[in-house]
Amino acid sequence: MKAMQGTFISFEGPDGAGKTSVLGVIKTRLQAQLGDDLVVTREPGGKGSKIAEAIRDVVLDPAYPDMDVRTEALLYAAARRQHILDTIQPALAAHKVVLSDRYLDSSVAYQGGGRQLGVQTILELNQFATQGLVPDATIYLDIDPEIGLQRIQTTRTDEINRLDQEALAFHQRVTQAYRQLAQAEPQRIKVIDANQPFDQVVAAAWQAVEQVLTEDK
Ligand SMILES: Nc1ncnc2c1ncn2[C@@H]1O[C@H](COP(=O)(O)OP(=O)(O)OP(=O)(O)O)[C@@H](O)[C@H]1O
Ligand SMILES: Cc1cn([C@H]2C[C@H](O)[C@@H](COP(=O)(O)O)O2)c(=O)[nH]c1=O
Repeated sequence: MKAMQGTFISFEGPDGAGKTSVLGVIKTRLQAQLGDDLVVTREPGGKGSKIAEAIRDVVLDPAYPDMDVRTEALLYAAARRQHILDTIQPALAAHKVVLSDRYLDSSVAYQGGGRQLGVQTILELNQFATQGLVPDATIYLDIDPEIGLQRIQTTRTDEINRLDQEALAFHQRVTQAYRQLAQAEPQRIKVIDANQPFDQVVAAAWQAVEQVLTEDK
């Protein structure tokens, strides 16, 4: 099922790819055009979703290094369920544009690939949570995991979360899973080389978003 009324675009990529920074620029530009018809949100958690944000606090907390990988997958799916109900569906029903910093593909890449639970298992688990809600388009910022992790360690000022602390091999599996997804769904997933300088990444992402919004009208 595609988003029925509004337009739903997710931003995906490994840690440190630049999603949040790029989305910040795109939000400012789009807000000038769309005003209240633009909703920018994120996962895990979600704008205006207290329950999803509370799950975020638990699932990302470095105080829980022993969290079981299936517990982790269930928590991400549970947060997503609540995020859809509280934030995404109401906005789409009101014909708004929803931009989400991460969505379902993150679970496929991190829990399916990184945690090695398997893509099919994660898709089935999330079918229950999403009831088939798939973004109209996904902007995937592709980066070598070594570079993404280096960016986080050297330049980021906010805290390092539980998954950021995983070994390089975990992040390599995440990137591999993202790349496989992008190959399997070229229509939905627009790949952008996030190894480029920031302004070039923004320009490519902006072009992709504009194209999706124009096609949709
Ligand atoms: N193209 C770029 N070149 C160099 N540095 C960048 C680039 N894009 C982002 N950065 C820097 O890399 C760091 C991580 O960026 P950002 O937080 O936007 O990534 P992210 O994909 O949202 O990461 P995460 O998923 O881990 O939250 C920031 O310090 C940001 O300024
Ligand atoms: C939605 C989602 C996220 N993750 C991981 C990916 C990141 O390491 C963190 C979120 O941190 P961010 O700084 O807000 O990007 O959670 C995941 O493993 N599975 C998911 O479904």
